[in-house]
This record gives sequence, structure tokens and C-alpha cells, in this order.
Amino acid sequence: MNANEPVQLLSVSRSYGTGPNSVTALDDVTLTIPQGSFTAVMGPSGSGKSTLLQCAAGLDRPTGGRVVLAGTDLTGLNETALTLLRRDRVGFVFQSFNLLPSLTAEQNVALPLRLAGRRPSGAELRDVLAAVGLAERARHLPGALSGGQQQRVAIARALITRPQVLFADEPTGALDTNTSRELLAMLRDMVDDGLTIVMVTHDPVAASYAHQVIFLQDGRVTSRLEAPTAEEVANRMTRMTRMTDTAGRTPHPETAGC
Ligand SMILES: Nc1ncnc2c1ncn2[C@@H]1O[C@H](COP(=O)(O)OP(=O)(O)OP(=O)(O)O)[C@@H](O)[C@H]1O
Repeated sequence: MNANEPVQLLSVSRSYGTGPNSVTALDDVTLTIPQGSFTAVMGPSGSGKSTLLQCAAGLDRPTGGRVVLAGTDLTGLNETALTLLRRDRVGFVFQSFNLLPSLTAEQNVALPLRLAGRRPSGAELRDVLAAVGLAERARHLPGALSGGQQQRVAIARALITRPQVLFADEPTGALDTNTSRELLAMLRDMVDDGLTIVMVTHDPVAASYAHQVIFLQDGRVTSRLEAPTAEEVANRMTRMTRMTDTAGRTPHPETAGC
């Protein structure tokens, strides 16, 4: 294992329930997310994408294997240590923006630092809002911002602690096509400036903004694409879905066109 990489999963499994009703959401997943990379996670519904993200981000505990996040092995960390690690080293963005409606954009962005007992400087807030293109909207309430602008505030809030890695679960899922593309271009620029992003998405175009796409099926990594185009991603997804439909089970990775 290379402790310098921001996220490493070693034989990670996650099951829910026990006995005949148990579900294996992740099945022996090993992968490394390199520093400064943009990784998209794709796969059919129920393939384990969100579970992968949650385990990798320390929001959920695997039932087997190890996760090393920002150089720290999460195995055996108590809840307090895990909470602090998440707060200080990791950013999260979800499909729903989860902004507090009574706070301005700037106040929403400041929240993580305030929760950590720090008073953010005006310059810090201005810089991060400028980085997401919202310098002029700092004093607006979320209700006075468009969906794309609200998601930018959520991204600024995730970045205010200068995390080593940003985890995003369907960050463009609630946005229209053009707004999505603008947001993805912004995320890609941030990666080009050194941020590491892991993003779950259903959208082949969104995935094409990433450096690599990891495909999951039945909780397993079945293939990868480097420097993906939207068309390649869409074709791979279609093939995965068709193989599952006709065989009723997941093809072996060796035969899945990795
Ligand atoms: N809390 C839970 N309890 C029981 N089963 C769960 C739980 N969370 C997820 N699962 C199951 O684990 C599997 C993987 O779920 P997960 O949400 O990770 O898939 P996904 O690929 O993100 O799906 P989607 O694209 O539909 O969001 C599914 O079969 C799901 O039903």
C-alpha cells in the first residue's frame, strides 16, 4: 500500500443483514485513487456505487477488508477519530445541495469551519466562493440562487477545509444539461489544480470529464476505462446491462471486455 495516495481500498466488502436475507453490496474491492485524479464510478442501479463511495469516505464501515483514507487506516478507528478525519480531510457533495435556507451562501460555506471551532477569515471565504464563480453572490440566500449556483455553494462548503479528496454522489443529478456541463468543467479544472475527486454518476457525459471510470457490477469492479469518451462509457454500460439481462448474472471480468 502507498500511504501517499488519498484513497485505498484493500479487499473491501460490505454486506447488509445476515443469513438468507443478506445482501453483498461490495464484494472484495481493491483499488487505489491516485492523488490529483478524477475518478468516476459507474454501474447499474444496485451495483454498489454509493456503498463504495460511503466506505471509501469513511461514512460507512466495511464488513471486510481495509480502507486507507488520507494516509490513515480506518480499521479500528473510533467514531470520534473517524468524524475528525472526515471533517478535516474529506469533502462531500451530494445530489441534493443540503444548504441551510436561512443562511447566506457565505454563511453556509463557513459552517464546517465554525463546527470545528474556527472562525473563517473573510479572505478564505472570498477565495473559495471565487473559485466556484460565486464571488458576487456571497450574501444571497440559497432560495435566491439557481440550482447550479446552490451546488457551487455546496462545493465551496466542501472545499473550505481544503480536503485531500472530494467525494461526490451524483453531483449533477438535479441539474439541467448545460448547468451540469459547466459544473463538471469546473470540477475538472479543480482536479487540474491538484484536487482529487471520486464521483458516482449515471451519466456517461459526466463520466467523460474524469480521468478514469471504474465500472461496478454486483459489488465488484468489472472493468475500467482510462481517458474515457462519453460514447465509450455509454457503450460499456449498454454492454453490461445487456449481459446482465441475458445471462441473469454478472459476467466474469475476464470476459467483460476490460
Ligand atoms: N442500508 C441497507 N440495507 C440493506 N441493503 C442495502 C442498504 N444499502 C444498500 N443496500 C443494498 O446494497 C446494494 C448496493 O446498493 P448501492 O446503493 O450501493 O447501489 P448503487 O449502485 O449506488 O445504486 P443506485 O444507482 O440505484 O443508487 C443494493 O442491492 C442495495 O439494495
